[in-house]
Amino acid sequence: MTGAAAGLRIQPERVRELLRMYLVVGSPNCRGADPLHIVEEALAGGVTLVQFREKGPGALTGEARFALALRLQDACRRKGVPFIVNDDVDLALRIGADGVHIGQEDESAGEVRARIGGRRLLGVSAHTPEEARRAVEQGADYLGIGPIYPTASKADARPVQGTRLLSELRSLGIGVPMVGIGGITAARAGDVVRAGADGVAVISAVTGVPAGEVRTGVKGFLTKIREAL
Ligand SMILES: Cc1ncc(COP(=O)(O)OP(=O)(O)O)c(N)n1
Ligand SMILES: Cc1ncsc1CCOP(=O)(O)O
Ligand SMILES: [Mg+2]
Repeated sequence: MTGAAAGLRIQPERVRELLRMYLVVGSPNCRGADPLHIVEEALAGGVTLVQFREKGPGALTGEARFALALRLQDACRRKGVPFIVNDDVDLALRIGADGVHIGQEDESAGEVRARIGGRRLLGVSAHTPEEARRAVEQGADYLGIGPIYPTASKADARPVQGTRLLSELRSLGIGVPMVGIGGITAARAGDVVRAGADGVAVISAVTGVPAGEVRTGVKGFLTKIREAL
């Protein structure tokens, strides 16, 4: 295996718990605030998983991107929260991340699973039952389902689907851990979980509020999620 070693393999039952309150974050989402401070506040509030998604206008590149990934990962390690890299398998391997999240336009799930081995988490975005089944066959540990609601955080997002696909996948007997993403607020989190998600993945509802409100905002999400489980 290339790069730094990952930690112990995360058991499937633990994956559902890790997906409860999943922060997706990059510097372009932090509106001038220090991403490390935002992530530390979100960790203090109780986020269960963090994804480094350094993407979009003004995103860091090269060594600055690498250095930010390491700083955020260190903060997560101090709290025992797994750290996932979006899209970039090389970066994930280089920093010894706990996993990778890919979409349908990225490297295939089977190729990524082969590259990251069995001990790192693999998350795959799916928009249809067929994509969901294929991702699971190719080794996905969890699925990202969305956009559930309108989002301003992804320029090339697919059409909004509401909670329909989550319910459909569960009614088809697809039991893999799933997280909803896209326009999710604390007020909407319960509906997403009741539709079948194990948790919610969020960018702007956490990174787009004043830094002093991040911690209580995350706690508010967790309250709504626990009520809905
Ligand atoms: C948890 C989670 N779910 C879905 C996505 C979206 O991934 P993708 O479709 O590859 O789009 P980008 O995030 O790469 O723009 C995600 N990142 N995380
Ligand atoms: C990465 C991604 N994939 C589908 S929607 C989305 C953006 C989610 O961001 P927000 O929580 O701000 O709507
Ligand atoms: Mg992607």
